Amino acid sequence: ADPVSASQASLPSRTSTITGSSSSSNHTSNSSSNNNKSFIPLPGGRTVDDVLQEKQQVLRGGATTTSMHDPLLRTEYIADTKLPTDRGNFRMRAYRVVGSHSHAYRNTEAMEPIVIYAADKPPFGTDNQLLENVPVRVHDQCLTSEVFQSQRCDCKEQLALSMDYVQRHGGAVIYLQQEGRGIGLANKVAAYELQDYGLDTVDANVQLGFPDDARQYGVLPGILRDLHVGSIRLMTNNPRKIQRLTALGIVVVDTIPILALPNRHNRKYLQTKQERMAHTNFGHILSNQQPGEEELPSHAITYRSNTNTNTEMTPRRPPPPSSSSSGHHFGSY
Ligand SMILES: Nc1nc2c(ncn2[C@@H]2O[C@H](COP(=O)(O)OP(=O)(O)OP(=O)(O)O)[C@@H](O)[C@H]2O)c(=O)[nH]1
Repeated sequence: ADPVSASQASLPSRTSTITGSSSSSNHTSNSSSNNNKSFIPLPGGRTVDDVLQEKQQVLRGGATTTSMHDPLLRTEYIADTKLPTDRGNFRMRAYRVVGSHSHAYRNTEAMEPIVIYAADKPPFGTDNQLLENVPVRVHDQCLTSEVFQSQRCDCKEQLALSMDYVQRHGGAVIYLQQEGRGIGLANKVAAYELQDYGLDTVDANVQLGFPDDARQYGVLPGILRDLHVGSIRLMTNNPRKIQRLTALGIVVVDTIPILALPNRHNRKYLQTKQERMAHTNFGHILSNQQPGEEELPSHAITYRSNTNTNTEMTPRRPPPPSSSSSGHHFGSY
């Protein structure tokens, strides 16, 4: 079963009059019940509905689909360059969705996926031999955390953990600019504002007229094909991500749990991921225990240890430029 559907099915039937999404949205907040005026007491005698009314004028865009299958998007290779970072020497490889400049996409930046990989461990197979079991983190943009160092979520920590893992063991971080689980930055800030009033991250999205998770992964098959990667070990705790990638034909042979320590600002957020979005592996960290060997697989990436070498991947040198990925230049540092 699609875990998204499962979590949405259990959502309260409150609805907002807001439709920040397009009319074709099939999000699940379709009840006409509107008697939640006293749902959360807000400062100044306002209600959540009052806040939502204010937002109605300004919310725009964001992906809206909750359909089971993401449309496949064809990407073209654009460039590959060195990326020295505080976390080691990487390379950064840019793609663009073919034709995206002429489409009426609401979020054009989401049309430019990025792959980063350790400069000395390029995760490339060949035409004749695909690279299998490649550790891959599919990471979605979180500007608030990754740029402004917000503590409201665990995004920057997961990005750092996955970069360290890739630096050490090879593989790739595929970075998709679908901010706010695909609803866009300003809408995420609106969702945060509702969370300031007590809603959780799921209800905030839904009250604004968005799905709890609108992310799509249709660019990934083409990118993995370009890398000549045949199968992946996905760094995630999120069953929805596994389901969506698998539905796209991506072979996920294994998952690698990836866990950051909670802080006092993101504990509820992590609990919501666990309880309402079916994210796994959070049990021990939310109960303030150290993760024991018995609780997590030995290859888990945690705040405690990022030194596991449990990977079957055998990095190869990148293939010569092909028609779909011309112009590689692999300089050394
Ligand atoms: N709408 C919304 N998006 C959020 C919120 N907090 C973080 N995000 C976005 O959530 C995305 C990260 O998704 P998560 O659900 O935290 O984690 P995940 O990547 O699905 O799961 P893992 O692979 O296990 O890390 C990023 O795009 C963030 O911008 C929030 O409160 N509301």
